[in-house]
Amino acid sequence: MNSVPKPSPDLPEGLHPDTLAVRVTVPRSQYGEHSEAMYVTSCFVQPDSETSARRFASQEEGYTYTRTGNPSVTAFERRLAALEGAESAVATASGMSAILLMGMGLLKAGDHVVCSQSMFGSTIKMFGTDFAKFGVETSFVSQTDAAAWQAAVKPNTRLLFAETPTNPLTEVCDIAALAAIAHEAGAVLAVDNCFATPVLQRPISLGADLVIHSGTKFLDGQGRVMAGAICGASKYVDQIFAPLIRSAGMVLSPFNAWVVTKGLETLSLRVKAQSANALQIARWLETHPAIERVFYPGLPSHPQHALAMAQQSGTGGAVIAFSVRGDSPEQTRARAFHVIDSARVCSIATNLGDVKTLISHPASTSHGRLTEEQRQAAGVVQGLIRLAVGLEHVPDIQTDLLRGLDSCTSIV
Ligand SMILES: N[C@@H](CCOC(=O)CCC(=O)O)C(=O)O
Repeated sequence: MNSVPKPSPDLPEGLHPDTLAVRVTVPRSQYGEHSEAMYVTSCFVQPDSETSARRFASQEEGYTYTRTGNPSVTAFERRLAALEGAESAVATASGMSAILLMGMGLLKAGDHVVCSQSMFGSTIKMFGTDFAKFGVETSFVSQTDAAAWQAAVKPNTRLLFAETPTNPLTEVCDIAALAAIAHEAGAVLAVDNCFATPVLQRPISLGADLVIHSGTKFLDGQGRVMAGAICGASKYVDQIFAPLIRSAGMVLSPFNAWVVTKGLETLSLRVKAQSANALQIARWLETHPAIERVFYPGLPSHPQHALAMAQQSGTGGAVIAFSVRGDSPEQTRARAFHVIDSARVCSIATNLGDVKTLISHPASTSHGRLTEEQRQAAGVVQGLIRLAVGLEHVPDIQTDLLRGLDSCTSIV
């Protein structure tokens, strides 16, 4: 952010991301605390009025007011930027507020956006409805068809936006191919890296300009706080988004920033372990007769398996979607509800990236606000279940799922 110091860490160049995840921070206070301090304060006492005036005018480094910057928030921004290989990051109150900030900063009436038709429901709604109110037009295309992205580009296209893998179907797009399309059109490519995290995938290294995060998911990892961020080049983050959030105000609270900063320290361990659990569970789900289809990039049956393996460090991530068999939307919905409601270990909760396994029904939760037509386009059918795999012992999760799977076909 423009009014806060950019602390230069005493760290050598060339450190591994696992080292950056625990070592990138802000300078210690005068007390020399080892763990990051939590600066729970709304404003900062100034040494004198002249200094205060210079700091408020961004002519001098120094914290003034938490909406314009806070050391706990800076620690999170610096650490996440390091992990994403970005020049800079700006933290926001949630993932959705990161997307809102990006749209406010990049788009104006008359601009055009291309994005996938199969993403988180509120993201589809924001592009299709909320930004449309301000005169921004969005074309929704097939996530996996680069030619469709190319064909949708217009002279006024300013932004290509993709989740990869998508929520909940785990569809994968080719980040490098979309970056080439965006840059040829003079547009920006933003990638929501929520499902993969920088542990598995670094979109900027593949040509993306911006990376969007919901820190509420894997970055926190223990279901405690809401958080979000935009990572990218300083010309976007420091020159556009940081001054804008100073006015717009959807900043991350210092407490939430501190929690998610500490979450980043275990991100690599958690994501790798949860992904390994997910692969085992996905393979096993494919063998169950009540299941119609399993969507998981780590399975050879996934249509973009090869791309996912190349783009996501050889792993499928920790989120699986699967659909139950049935003859009608009503029947498959009832069967999906039965599987979900039979769980006694998995939590019926709409979130992901938690160390506790979460089970949800996307059509009525994360994608519940979409129109039926939008839901169909997103592939979110009534029989679909999302499993965000945690750190439990895998056989316990399998037993939990079997409670409902073995009996769901008796629902007619
Ligand atoms: N992206 C998350 C967030 C889930 O939150 C919701 O679905 C809230 C409902 C809404 O935004 O309208 C996930 O997919 O779990």
